[in-house]
Amino acid sequence: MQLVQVRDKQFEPYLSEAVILQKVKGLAAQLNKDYEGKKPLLIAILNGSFIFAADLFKHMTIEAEISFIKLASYKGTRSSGHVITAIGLDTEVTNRHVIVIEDIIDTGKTLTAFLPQLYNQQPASLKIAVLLHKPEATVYPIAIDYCCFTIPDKFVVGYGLDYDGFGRNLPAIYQLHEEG
Ligand SMILES: O=P(O)(O)OC[C@H]1O[C@H](OP(=O)(O)OP(=O)(O)O)[C@H](O)[C@@H]1O
Ligand SMILES: Nc1nc2[nH]cnc2c(=O)[nH]1
Repeated sequence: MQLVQVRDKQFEPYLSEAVILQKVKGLAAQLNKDYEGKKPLLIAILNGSFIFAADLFKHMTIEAEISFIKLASYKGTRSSGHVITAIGLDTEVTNRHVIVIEDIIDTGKTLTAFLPQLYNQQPASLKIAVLLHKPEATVYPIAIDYCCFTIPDKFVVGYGLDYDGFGRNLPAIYQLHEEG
């Protein structure tokens, strides 16, 4: 097994680039069908979702817009419990068909804090699309409309996801390697 080192930890291969891309293309095809004629607004949550959002959006062929918002809730491998909006939305959400794009739902804390802010702006519809979901770790349940992969409760890096700021540029997804 080819382990990769990110900062002080080792990670093992989990989802290959090809497997991820196949799922992301499948999701794009589904969204093309579900949102035909609706001119959806994708709202991608930075930083982690930037690669997922780019790959997904590239494969959407319908008329659609994308905007980015930055929140922060994690330090290292544990949640710090604070969710802060650092970059606001610059696109009007009211009466739009909104799709929130997240790289991962872990505890669910981030989206639980952020979604009411979007609902307040009265979108025509609001759906959630995530690359990864850890159901065993979720303490704040979120109704997920589109999910590429359900994964175990293990810390992952790559394809936009970081460990302590690094590893986002790994093209595949890796799981924390536990020795023993
Ligand atoms: O469901 P939760 O337990 O709230 O975890 C999910 C959130 O954690 C990660 O963001 P992070 O705060 O690490 O910021 P980043 O996207 O900039 O890496 C990820 O991108 C999600 O937004
Ligand atoms: N990189 C990374 N960020 C997260 N944020 C919440 N869970 C995770 C995870 O497993 N990996």
